[in-house]
Amino acid sequence: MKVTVIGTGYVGLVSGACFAEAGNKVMCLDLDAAKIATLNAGGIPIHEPGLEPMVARNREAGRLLFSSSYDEAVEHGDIIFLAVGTPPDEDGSADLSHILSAARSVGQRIRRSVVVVDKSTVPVGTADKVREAIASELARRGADLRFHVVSNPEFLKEGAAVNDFMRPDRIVIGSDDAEATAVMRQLYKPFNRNHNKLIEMDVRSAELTKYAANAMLATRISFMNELANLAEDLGADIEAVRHGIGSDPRIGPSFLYAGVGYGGSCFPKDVKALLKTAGDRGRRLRILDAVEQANEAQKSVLFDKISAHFGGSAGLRGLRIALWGLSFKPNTDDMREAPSLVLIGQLLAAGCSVQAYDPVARDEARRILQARHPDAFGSGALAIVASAKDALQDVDALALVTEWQEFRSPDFDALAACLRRKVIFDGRNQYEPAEVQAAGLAYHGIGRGTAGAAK
Ligand SMILES: NC(=O)c1ccc[n+]([C@@H]2O[C@H](COP(=O)([O-])OP(=O)(O)OC[C@H]3O[C@@H](n4cnc5c(N)ncnc54)[C@H](O)[C@@H]3O)[C@@H](O)[C@H]2O)c1
Ligand SMILES: O=c1ccn([C@@H]2O[C@H](COP(=O)(O)OP(=O)(O)O[C@H]3O[C@H](CO)[C@@H](O)[C@H](O)[C@H]3O)[C@@H](O)[C@H]2O)c(=O)[nH]1
Repeated sequence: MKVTVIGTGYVGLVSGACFAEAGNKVMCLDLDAAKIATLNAGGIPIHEPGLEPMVARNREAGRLLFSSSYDEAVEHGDIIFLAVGTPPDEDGSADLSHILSAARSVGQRIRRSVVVVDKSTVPVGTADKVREAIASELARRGADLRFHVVSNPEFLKEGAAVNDFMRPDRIVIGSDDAEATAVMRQLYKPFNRNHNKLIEMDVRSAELTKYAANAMLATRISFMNELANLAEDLGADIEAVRHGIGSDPRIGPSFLYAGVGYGGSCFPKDVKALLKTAGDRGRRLRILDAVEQANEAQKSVLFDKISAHFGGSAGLRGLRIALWGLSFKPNTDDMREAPSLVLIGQLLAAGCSVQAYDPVARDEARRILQARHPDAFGSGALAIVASAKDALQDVDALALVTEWQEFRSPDFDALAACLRRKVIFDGRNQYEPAEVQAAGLAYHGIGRGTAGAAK
């Protein structure tokens, strides 16, 4: 089939590559000419495991094309995916300007019947707006063409995006037209070989399903983070509690990991957008309100532990802290809403200096942090270094923020020799408190009340 994907961010690029891998002829379009130039030159603008060889393979086979010309891209596809960003507006609502602009660009150019697919995460009712945008451009041109707008939300996770797309848990198709549904079924056949992963529903339900999924997952995380904080007060270990409840199939083991709060380009913005959607209808989502508040508070928990350990603001001034992990989660260079940014801001404001390392997000982190803390870079209060070991040179303590594989099993004796003040703050509960303590280091995790009791 001939597929056009508009927007080559995480979702657009992964979708385009995977559709090409399945044998379709795909053209990906982006307004960002530099991104398209990188892709056409064989580069890849994001870090996503497995994506680079897949893009190269399909580009070389002529199945995956990149363009910054709307004329070319709209002419190409019988199915046109809209996968542009829907960032939060100032009031928390999803900013639809990119998707509606893309829809107008399609409406200005289509010359035959097409299926337009909302792949971006968009509030309920957006498919109607996309339909109107296209229809009004057609009317302006005096063109009488049939087209359908389908909602096909994406559930991939960064860092595991290729696998999530190629072997999805489910494929949600929201459509009000049988013909358009049949086209989508055909397109997704190769991704749905052995099991029936297709879930067909009406457009509005599909749009809401995407927000419901992210809101549910964010709720689990905030719930566990709040329980973790309570576990500390009670001398209990949240890791044991997680095992204890996760084995109940009604609860399940996933997304129960306490930490420094959820970040990324999706949960924070989608929780806000759903709250705004409800608020616009005069409805309060009390649980989701609390989920968001708990997450905001959780981003400060590691700083509070560091501060408490060193006896408050006077004790913090002049300390040098090693920070491991900058991206919002492992296996991505995405820094959007990364909890590391909050911790770094707090440490600098308290008069600490920070020496940070991340396996892949260093350039992106430097770009963001240089804009936020230009003086700190200039004065040497903030440095982004080239290795985990370099981060440990001449520091007082270590804070682990993102659980990259390479931080999994450090040599604690070597760490004890490096860290002047002999303490680790583990924001992702990666380490066994007893093992850390056996090396002569103090240990602070999230919700490890028994570790505190043992000290
Ligand atoms: N990142 C994820 O893991 C993920 C997963 C599922 C769903 N989503 C949703 O998918 C959508 C895209 O997310 P993303 O992270 O890929 O976004 P992104 O910000 O990484 O990329 C969006 C791309 O769209 C391009 N763009 C913007 N306006 C355009 C226009 N009018 N025409 C052509 N290109 C345009 C931008 O230049 C950019 O390259 C969002 O709605 C997001 O919520 C994201
Ligand atoms: O038990 C957990 C699981 C995750 N997180 C944090 O939650 C955030 C989001 O993680 P994850 O969901 O793995 O990453 P995303 O790539 O943001 O993916 C989410 O957001 C996407 C965009 O909507 C959806 O498509 C995915 O299904 C959904 O998992 C990260 O900061 C994680 O550290 C925790 O704190 N504890």
